[in-house]
Amino acid sequence: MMNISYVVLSRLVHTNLGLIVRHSKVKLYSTLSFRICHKSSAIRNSLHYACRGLSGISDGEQNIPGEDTQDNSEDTKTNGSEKSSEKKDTKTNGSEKSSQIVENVNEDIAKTTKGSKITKLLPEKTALPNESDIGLETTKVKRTRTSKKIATDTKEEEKKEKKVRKKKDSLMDIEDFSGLDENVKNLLETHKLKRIVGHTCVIINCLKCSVVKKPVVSDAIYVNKTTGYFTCFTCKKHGPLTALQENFETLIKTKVAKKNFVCFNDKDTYDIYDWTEVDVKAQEALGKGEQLKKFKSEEFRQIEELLGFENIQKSTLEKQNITYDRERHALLIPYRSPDGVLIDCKCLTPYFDEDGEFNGLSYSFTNGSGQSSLFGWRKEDEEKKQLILTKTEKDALVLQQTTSDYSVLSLPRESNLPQEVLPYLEKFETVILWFGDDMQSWEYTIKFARKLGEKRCLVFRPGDECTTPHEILKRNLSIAHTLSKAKPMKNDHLTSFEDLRTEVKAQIAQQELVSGVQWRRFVQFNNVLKGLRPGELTVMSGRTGSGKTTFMSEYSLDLCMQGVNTLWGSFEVNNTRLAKTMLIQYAKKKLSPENLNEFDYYADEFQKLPMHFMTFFGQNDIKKVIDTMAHAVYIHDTQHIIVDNLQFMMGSDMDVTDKFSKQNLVYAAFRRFASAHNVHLTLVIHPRKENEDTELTTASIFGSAKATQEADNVILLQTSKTKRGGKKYIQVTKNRFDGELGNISLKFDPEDLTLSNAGKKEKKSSGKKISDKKTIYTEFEDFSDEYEDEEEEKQKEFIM
Ligand SMILES: Nc1ncnc2c1ncn2[C@@H]1O[C@H](COP(=O)(O)OP(=O)(O)OP(=O)(O)O)[C@@H](O)[C@H]1O
Repeated sequence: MMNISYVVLSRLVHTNLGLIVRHSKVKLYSTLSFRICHKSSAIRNSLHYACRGLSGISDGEQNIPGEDTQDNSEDTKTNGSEKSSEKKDTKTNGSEKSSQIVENVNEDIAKTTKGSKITKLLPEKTALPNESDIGLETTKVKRTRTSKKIATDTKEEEKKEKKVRKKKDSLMDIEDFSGLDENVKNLLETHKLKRIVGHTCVIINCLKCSVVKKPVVSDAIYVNKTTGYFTCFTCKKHGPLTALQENFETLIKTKVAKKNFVCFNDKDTYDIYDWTEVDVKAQEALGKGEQLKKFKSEEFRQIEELLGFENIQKSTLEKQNITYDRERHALLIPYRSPDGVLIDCKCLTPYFDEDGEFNGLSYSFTNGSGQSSLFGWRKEDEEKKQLILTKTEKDALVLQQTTSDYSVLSLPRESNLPQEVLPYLEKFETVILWFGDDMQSWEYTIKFARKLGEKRCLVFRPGDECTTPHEILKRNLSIAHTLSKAKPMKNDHLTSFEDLRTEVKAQIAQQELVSGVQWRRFVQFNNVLKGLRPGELTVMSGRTGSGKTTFMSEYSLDLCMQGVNTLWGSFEVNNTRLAKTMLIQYAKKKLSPENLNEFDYYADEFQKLPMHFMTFFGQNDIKKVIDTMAHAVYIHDTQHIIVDNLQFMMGSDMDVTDKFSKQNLVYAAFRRFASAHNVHLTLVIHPRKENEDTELTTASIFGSAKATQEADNVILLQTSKTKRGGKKYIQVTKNRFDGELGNISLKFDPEDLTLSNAGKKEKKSSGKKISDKKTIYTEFEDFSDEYEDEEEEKQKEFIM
């Protein structure tokens, strides 16, 4: 085995994955708890099925370069004997064989011309050699030849076939690598690993455990094609690619016998997790509930009603070991690893509106926003090849109760499909995404189908009248009938109005959902921008020091608190300072050394938000930034990205003309990203240097007109001079969604750094409306200037 080069290693160390930090509790296991588990037959079985289930891949058909010598010789022997018997056959049974050859060739012609897979390992998109290359023209002529002639030509044909196979193999080698992350590619190339390319992962052998030549066995490692995140099916360890790469390197260099080598010994360096031990906290949390069998029918009916679980039988919940906490009126739902190890507990409680009416369920996880699995794994589903993925546990339970042909799982949070579970979903040939027929469900459907591999996904489109499984059950409609209406997720670039029709109808019918996620703190934005919509680009500008970051921080926090998966790229302000501002805005109170005891409470709550930060600072390459954003979208299903700010990201080491043209390229890249990934991107850009006394306009934004042309929305943080100082407000100068423009008032509170005024009594409001009908601007007395110095002092005071 060769040693990894420095270049490869440094590239791996700088993997994009490492550039994303999760603002959440990281669970690290002690060295002692890190153990290699035995290959139980259950695991072997599940792996066997996991691997066998890969579409287009079967156990016996791997012909991959880089096999070890022993394996090769075995193969050669087998091939050799097969060939000699083939020749013998040809001699003894010439005509029969000849027609068979012609048939086989014809089959190949049909396959080649249709563009379908030639070998099972050959991915569908593989560029096939042209017909003359593989001798198809010759073979067509052969049809008219006599059997004797064919027998004589067999040798030549075999030679040709061999040549073609060789060519195909080299093509396959290239194509197998297509779409793979560079670092994953390097891993495969460096170690000449045998591999199978699955829907979401590349499956390879572990260099330590591997005793057989094919990776379709119990010691396979699944490496995510996009992120490189790996899962070892033998020891159940999972973590970043860098850890796997380093582990292989150490293993190669070690003088210890392979069987005594301890994998990931320095695991504390990386975020290595395993799913081999029951999580004690989750077990305790689950234990707070009583088993459902203790509840009499009438009592259970009341629970059902309280939580909106009507028509779901007690036995269905019992099978998943769900318990009920009488005190909190909460259902306690165990979250297990795919092998049944308890790793988290979800607490579902009902919430009611002001009139005491049931208004939905709220939830929390014992392990906060740490890694989570899917709900609903069942031992009896091990051999099933069809999966239905639902949004909620309630829907998963309904389908487990009413169907038998499917494995049914649900997402931990409606908007998140954890990458840790993807290897366990490889075995499914078909995945039906049943989230509902509204616009938001469609947004999730698109996102998750991409993640799972669109070709195997069946989906419901908005307006398909599929609603949710629980609704179907309550209305006494047929679940099977609805399931039969799921259609393949198309993956081509053409569509017709017929295909778009239901979507257009749903957009008209569901105006509210199409408008996007609504603000709760900045409610005035709902009147102007209507909401935060996926796939849009917002450009935000304001003068130096006017409060852009402070505003963007609260603006994004507001949405994140409603479950919008958010990613921050702060190129000017460091992440600690930004997180501090955001935490204070979240707590809506000043946090200082005097009340440091409250820090943990707010920090714990804040940590549960789906908020991530990129670790870039200062000038950075746009490609690196875009790659990291793409990784975040894949891993965390990011919906809103904030880049603050463009000038800092691009740096200042270029002249103005260069700057303009580079900036145009950057805009275009961001625009494409927002559309391609269906995320909302907010880009903060400084204005040109202009007279401080005049208000900013769209034309004040630095760069050419491209920025505002590319943007769907343009918002400006304005400061208007008054007798008492400056008044801050947001002016919406472009809104592609419905053209509504207007101003949104802000009021800075130096105590909690908020600008939203949410939930506070206005000190004084003139209620005076600016004449323009489209303007919804209420003047507030502004104290910000008075507070500026004081606030600076306070900021210094606050030490985290
Ligand atoms: N409306 C406001 N009134 C007074 N002070 C404010 C206001 N908004 C923010 N601040 C304070 O002003 C300082 C600068 O704010 P911030 O960093 O958000 O400005 P910025 O526009 O992003 O700056 P830059 O142009 O350097 O990027 C911070 O200390 C912040 O707390």
